[in-house]
Amino acid sequence: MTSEAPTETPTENPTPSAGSLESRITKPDPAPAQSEAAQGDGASVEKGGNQLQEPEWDVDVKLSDLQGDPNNPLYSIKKFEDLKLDQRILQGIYAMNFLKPSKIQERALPLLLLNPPTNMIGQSQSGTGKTAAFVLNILMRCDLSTLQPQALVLAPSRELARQIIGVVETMGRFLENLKVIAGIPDPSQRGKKLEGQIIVGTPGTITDVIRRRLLDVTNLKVLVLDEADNMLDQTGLGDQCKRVKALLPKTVQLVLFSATFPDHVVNYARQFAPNANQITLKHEELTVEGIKQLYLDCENEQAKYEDLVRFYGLMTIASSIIFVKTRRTALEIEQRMIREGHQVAQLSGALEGVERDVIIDKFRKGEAKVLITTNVLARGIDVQSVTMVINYDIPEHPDHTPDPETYLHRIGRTGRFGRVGVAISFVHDQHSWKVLQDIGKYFDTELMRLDTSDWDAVETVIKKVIKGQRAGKTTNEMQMDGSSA
Ligand SMILES: Nc1ncnc2c1ncn2[C@@H]1O[C@H](COP(=O)(O)OP(=O)(O)OP(=O)(O)O)[C@@H](O)[C@H]1O
Repeated sequence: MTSEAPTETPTENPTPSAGSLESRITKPDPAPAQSEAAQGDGASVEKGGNQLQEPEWDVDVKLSDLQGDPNNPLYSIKKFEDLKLDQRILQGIYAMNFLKPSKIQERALPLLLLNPPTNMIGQSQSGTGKTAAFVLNILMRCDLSTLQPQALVLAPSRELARQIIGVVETMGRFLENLKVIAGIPDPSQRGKKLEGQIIVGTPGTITDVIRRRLLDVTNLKVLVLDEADNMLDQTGLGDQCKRVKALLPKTVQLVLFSATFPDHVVNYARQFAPNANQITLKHEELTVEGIKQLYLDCENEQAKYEDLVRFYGLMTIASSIIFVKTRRTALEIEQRMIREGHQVAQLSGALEGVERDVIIDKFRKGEAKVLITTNVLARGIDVQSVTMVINYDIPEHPDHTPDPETYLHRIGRTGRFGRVGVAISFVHDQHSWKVLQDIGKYFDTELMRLDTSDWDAVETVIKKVIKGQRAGKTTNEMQMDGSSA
């Protein structure tokens, strides 16, 4: 059975053709600090030589500092003990090594736990702990003396649904009789009833099991849409979510969470979850400070392949994700990098569900260091060792306009909960450069340029970026004081 994840580019359009020299020279000059970086000594670095060491990327998080800074999304005044949680759930939280709630957890939980239950639309930056916020609410609301389904969580991909199940099970490990059931495509479960207090699945399968009366919804109390903007916006998915909601008791608490709620989805979200308490971000709060954003300036589309392989020859990175536009590109890059001796894996909607599970589990365990994927994994996936995200293809809508939301979610696969991370976007022609510039403008972020004519300089710049991160400087500050080179 293939993926139901709708976030993936549906057609296998090849990436736009290579840019002409003319298109490249119309780009503005790089900023002075960047030019300096780009000059270097002209020596190229061969694969395997002069590698950065892993510790460069494994920067310890000083969570206590971040959680004590009122401007940080991880900040809270309260402790978990103040949030009126069941003692066994608190034990689960401590077993996960959570010290204090994040801002979204501190703000959302008291509202989510209100009785009578109130709907919620919750927004906070990627990697700030939204999952725990909605999972704690669910755990608090379930009656574990029965196996009747009481909470339903919908996610856009099977990988995210499986990940959420892991969080529920870990957080609820001290709760006796807790049973969490997956509602994702699985031939071995065909025709079986879904019996457990918490069901986590993808909309297609859940619609199917409700229709076949394999999921009894009569006692459902909570419906959560994770990545809600995506779930409501996608043709097909939005309809399925609406249909699922229509089949549930009218009293169900509706909980919508995401890092992004673009304007055109907000009204729809409010209709879907009427009278919801809303926790939203200002536009300027969307980006995560710990993620440094750069771009690699490639000569043309063919050179982009060479540059990617060269880049990985130069750097030793704990774990990284390469995002591409099409399944075909994912496969091509995988084969090529394997030939070059890299430990890579590739995951797209073209693969069967079980194959996908094996691949993502391998990546989580660190058995594959590089994951090449499409937008199918752009949202929600939490692998803390991911220190770098590569946008091999810049995210755009089917009409080739910039897709800033997908960009934000993709780069948010690194820099989780206060960790640092680097996001590098590859541009190879006028169009890709313009799309990236527009995304940068949208978030009011200046992206630092890396010049592929000097790989020594690329290495130097990245080392400096990491050093700057340790010193707590922003990319803009590093550019302004010239410390980028
Ligand atoms: N209070 C906490 N203290 C420490 N770590 C936490 C806390 N809450 C969550 N985390 C960890 O932070 C990471 C990110 O959490 P989560 O995946 O829920 O983020 P998110 O906000 O849902 O991100 P995204 O928008 O990308 O889906 C996870 O590894 C989680 O275990």
